[in-house]
Amino acid sequence: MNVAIIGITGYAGMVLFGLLQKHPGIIKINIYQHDIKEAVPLKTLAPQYTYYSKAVKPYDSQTIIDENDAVFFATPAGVTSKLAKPFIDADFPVIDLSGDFRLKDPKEYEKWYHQPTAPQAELEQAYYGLADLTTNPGKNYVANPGCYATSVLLGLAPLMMNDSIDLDNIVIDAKSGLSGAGKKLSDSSHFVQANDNLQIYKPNEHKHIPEIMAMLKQWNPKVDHIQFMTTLVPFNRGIMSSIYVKVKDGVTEAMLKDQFAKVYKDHPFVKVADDSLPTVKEVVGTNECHIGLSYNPVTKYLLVDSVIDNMIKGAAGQAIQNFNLLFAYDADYGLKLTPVLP
Ligand SMILES: NC(=O)C1=CN([C@@H]2O[C@H](COP(=O)(O)OP(=O)(O)OC[C@H]3O[C@@H](n4cnc5c(N)ncnc54)[C@H](OP(=O)(O)O)[C@@H]3O)[C@@H](O)[C@H]2O)C=CC1
Ligand SMILES: CC(=O)N[C@@H](CCC(=O)OP(=O)(O)O)C(=O)O
Repeated sequence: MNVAIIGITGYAGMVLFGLLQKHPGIIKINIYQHDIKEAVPLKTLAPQYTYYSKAVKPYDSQTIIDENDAVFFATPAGVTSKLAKPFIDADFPVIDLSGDFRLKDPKEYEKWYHQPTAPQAELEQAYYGLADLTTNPGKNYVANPGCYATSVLLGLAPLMMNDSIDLDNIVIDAKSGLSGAGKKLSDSSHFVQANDNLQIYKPNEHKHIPEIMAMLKQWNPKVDHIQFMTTLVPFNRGIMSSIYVKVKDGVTEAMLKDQFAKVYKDHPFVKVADDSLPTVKEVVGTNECHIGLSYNPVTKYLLVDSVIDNMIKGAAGQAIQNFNLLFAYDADYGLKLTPVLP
């Protein structure tokens, strides 16, 4: 199978490229770039590819369709909303790592992303691919979930499905390493500002809130809101979502543990710790989500500690998981990974 990557110079694109090279089902990876007029060696686009002789071709949708079986867009929000149409018209498989097709309602997209949406008819062709817990209804356009959203949704799913918490009291304190912000420099990601520091950003207005809400509502339609905060932490990769929920009367710690165990029984990429809380380091470099639980019998609050590698489980790895699902490859093709330790 031949696959295309758009966005190879970006953080998610380069991780995707690395993982796809080890995917047993892939014969050729073709790379296309949006602002070149003729083919150039990959090494001319970014210094990390100095020793690669591979060629990169100019972006052209018809060429991509002709030369490949699927395309991965590792591009910023606002790109696929403009470029998706020819692929959707041709029912050509797309794995879109951006947020452009995650929300079904165009008004919601414009509210949270502050830019024009893709047309509604195109949005309807897309499927929100939370790869561990959802089943593709047969759509060829996969909207890969956001990184924070992935860690939060996997942490909350068993509780929502079992209606075991007070839905008015879901408080999420999510923390991410800097690679989550992509390669573009900003005031908050500047070394001097980010290093030795903690920065809360986008309080109550993070764009992952609506995609989290949409999925939570599918599991439990009674849920109406979450309290969601994001903090920038000075390490490269990793997300820890500390989720605080008030447990309903009559629900015991043993019942909670059992709910998590049952939901993730057949999901090898999601691991629930028996009696410890996971750290970010143990998942960095892998496609895994590790979850730990800590119940306080005095307050009846449960802490769900959910950690992922934002670049793999939160982006490129989950994109490959979705690709494997779409083409019926083994779940771990391209994803047999071990953490980067120490
Ligand atoms: N980083 C992360 O942890 C996660 C990222 N994502 C999503 O994945 C996508 C990529 O993220 P990330 O790699 O961090 O972003 P980067 O900013 O690091 O990279 C973006 C890439 O998109 C390319 N690009 C920019 N504009 C265009 C355009 N108009 N047409 C085609 N390509 C374009 C850039 O190429 P060039 O510089 O050559 O223009 C670059 O290769 C984003 O939508 C992001 O939100 C999702 C989950 C987690
Ligand atoms: C640390 C950091 O800045 N993280 C990014 C989220 C990365 C991600 O998942 O992005 P998309 O939803 O755009 O795909 C942010 O908060 O916007």
